[in-house]
Amino acid sequence: MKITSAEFVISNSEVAKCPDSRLPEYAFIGRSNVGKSSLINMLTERKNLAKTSGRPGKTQLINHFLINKSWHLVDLPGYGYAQVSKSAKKTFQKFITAYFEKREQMICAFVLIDSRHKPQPIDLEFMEWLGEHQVPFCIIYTKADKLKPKALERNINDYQAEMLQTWTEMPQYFITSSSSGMGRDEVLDYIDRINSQFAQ
Ligand SMILES: Nc1nc2c(ncn2[C@@H]2O[C@H](COP(=O)(O)OP(=O)(O)OP(=O)(O)O)[C@@H](O)[C@H]2O)c(=O)[nH]1
Ligand SMILES: [Mg+2]
Repeated sequence: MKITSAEFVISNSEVAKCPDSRLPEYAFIGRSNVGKSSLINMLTERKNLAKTSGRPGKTQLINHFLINKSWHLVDLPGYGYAQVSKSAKKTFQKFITAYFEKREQMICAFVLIDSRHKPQPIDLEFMEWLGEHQVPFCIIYTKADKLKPKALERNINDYQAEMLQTWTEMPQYFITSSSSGMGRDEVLDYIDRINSQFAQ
């Protein structure tokens, strides 16, 4: 898919104030600093469309971007920045959960996972939460440029093995690097395919 236009629409913390449109939308979610905002810039080939930072906790609101005047990309704040203790399991920021519960036009979430790390309970718990709430999602393993191919493969296999314990059907996954552009065509083609089904 060719990106012909990408515009910031609105930021807010209230799902009710998100754009009042029926356009299909795709939300990027994952731990703070995993590279959600950078991936939005990489996909759209716009350097500063979404604000990025080396420090976790940069994105604080729900940010809508209108792409090709026909669908939305949504940048969300990260979870897991304020260390979630075991007893506080499954307590993700309130408006993130409200967004996924209420936003009907959100047709596929992309859960971003830092490919450098071994499986993290908070990522597995978040995907379980999405499953319990019937939210469709795929996985994106980010920052692939930071690892040697063997280590990357090992970490992804470890995540997949963990997920097999909960899921009978494995979600689709992609491997990306916002610095090299790896995975760009695959993610955009996937979105394009869903968009055309949505339009029928
Ligand atoms: N090497 C490399 N660095 C990346 C990649 N993606 C993001 N980064 C870096 O990781 C840091 C965090 O990136 P962001 O895109 O701001 O992460 P985020 O998930 O939006 O973070 P929050 O908004 O705080 O939740 C920045 O310093 C980016 O430059 C990547 O694919 N490769
Ligand atoms: Mg961000």
